[in-house]
Amino acid sequence: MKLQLALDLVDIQGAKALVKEVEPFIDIVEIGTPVVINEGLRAVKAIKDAFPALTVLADLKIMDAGDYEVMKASEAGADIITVLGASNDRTIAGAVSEARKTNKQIMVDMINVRDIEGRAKEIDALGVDYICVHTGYDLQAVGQNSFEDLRTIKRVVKHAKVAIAGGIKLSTLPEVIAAEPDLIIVGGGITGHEDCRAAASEIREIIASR
Ligand SMILES: O=C(CO)[C@H](O)[C@H](O)COP(=O)(O)O
Repeated sequence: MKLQLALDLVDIQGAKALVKEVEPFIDIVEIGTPVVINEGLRAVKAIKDAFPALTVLADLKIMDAGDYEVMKASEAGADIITVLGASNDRTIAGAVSEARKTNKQIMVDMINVRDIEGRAKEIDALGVDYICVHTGYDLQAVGQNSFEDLRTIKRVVKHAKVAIAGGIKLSTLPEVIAAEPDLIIVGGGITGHEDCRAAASEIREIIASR
């Protein structure tokens, strides 16, 4: 079970400083959608250049032109790129095919997909690397989470690794771990802490002792 740190509310300098603190405890660092909107793909390049040993995920949430956008993120140094589950199968297939050329990986974000079970089966058949259930900020704000969706994809996904994101913190970690995802994505649960290093270390320890 791997741990991904999501960086959403920082600039490039802030991202570097945070990663420096928590690097020993994380497997993947995510350059979040707001960071890419603010800083462009050079944020991905800056983090990959500074931390070449870390796997870097570019959270582009691609909705169209999957092949082209994956190519650009790959050129910037991303190891994993996200595509939306709500996008067309052609977009996802194009993203996968482009990623294969340079040994990169595709994560499909199921945010706002209504039929999680049916769509996860279809997406699994497209050969993606990860399928991620995700409750975004707007639905976290009204108390929603993706724990039930995680159990659903664990049941139906046969090939891809499964991941979960959205408001995960120390108090909800045990329920998440019990469902045995391959990857847990934590943003505010680490970056919102006064002591980010301690929070990341504790989360890593709990995951390791599962
Ligand atoms: O993709 C995102 C928002 O769309 C976030 O990166 C993801 O939700 C993880 O962050 P947090 O743990 O703070 O919810």
